[in-house]
Amino acid sequence: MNRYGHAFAAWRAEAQPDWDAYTRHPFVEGLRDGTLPQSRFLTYLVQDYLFLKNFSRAWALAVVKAGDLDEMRACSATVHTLLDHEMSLHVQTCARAGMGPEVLADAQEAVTNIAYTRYVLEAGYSGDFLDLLAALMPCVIGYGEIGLRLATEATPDTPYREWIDTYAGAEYQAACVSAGALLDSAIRKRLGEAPEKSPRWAALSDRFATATRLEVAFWELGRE
Ligand SMILES: Cc1ncc(CO)c(N)n1
Repeated sequence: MNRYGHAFAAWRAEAQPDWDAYTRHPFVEGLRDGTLPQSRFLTYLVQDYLFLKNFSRAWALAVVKAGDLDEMRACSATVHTLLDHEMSLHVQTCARAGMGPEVLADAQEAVTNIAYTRYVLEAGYSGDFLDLLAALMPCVIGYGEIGLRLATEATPDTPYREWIDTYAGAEYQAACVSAGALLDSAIRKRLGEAPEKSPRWAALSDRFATATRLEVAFWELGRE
């Protein structure tokens, strides 16, 4: 068990080398010790803004694919957190660096960004609620894990403190805990009490691992 739930803990363990490549990527270490060049950070942030637009759509699709009102509420709360909380970090940080809303609106999506968001959306279009949740989890909870670690390990004068605080903060952490709880309860409702024995388990774990690999590629964006 893990603060983010059973299924997350199991899939994280099954994807361990990829998970470490994601959450301990050199880009993340550059945020931690402040050595990440600002230009690379801003390139990432503009792409991440575009990412979050599509990612919000994927959570909205989860509202559509949900099975009951509790699931619908949990997914729609995440849409709200993404649109009205997390994305303001991007808008404000870019504005301070001289990049106004028009820069964000005109930015071209990088192919890695297209690959990741369309993979997640497609999991929802062609699959069911569980397929979609499995593809969504590495994104939500991975940043929660990174934020918590960097909150204690970052050098005091890293210029990326605000980014770290967003993901280590109470609002984002609560979103991660509720995403993990939503996943566990959705799995229990559909696959029963021993989900790892279900014939679907391996394919769901595989979706989680694929999204994790797409996260690794996303950190490389500034180098495309
Ligand atoms: C690529 C990516 N993954 C996860 C998050 C967390 O929401 C984010 N902002 N961007």
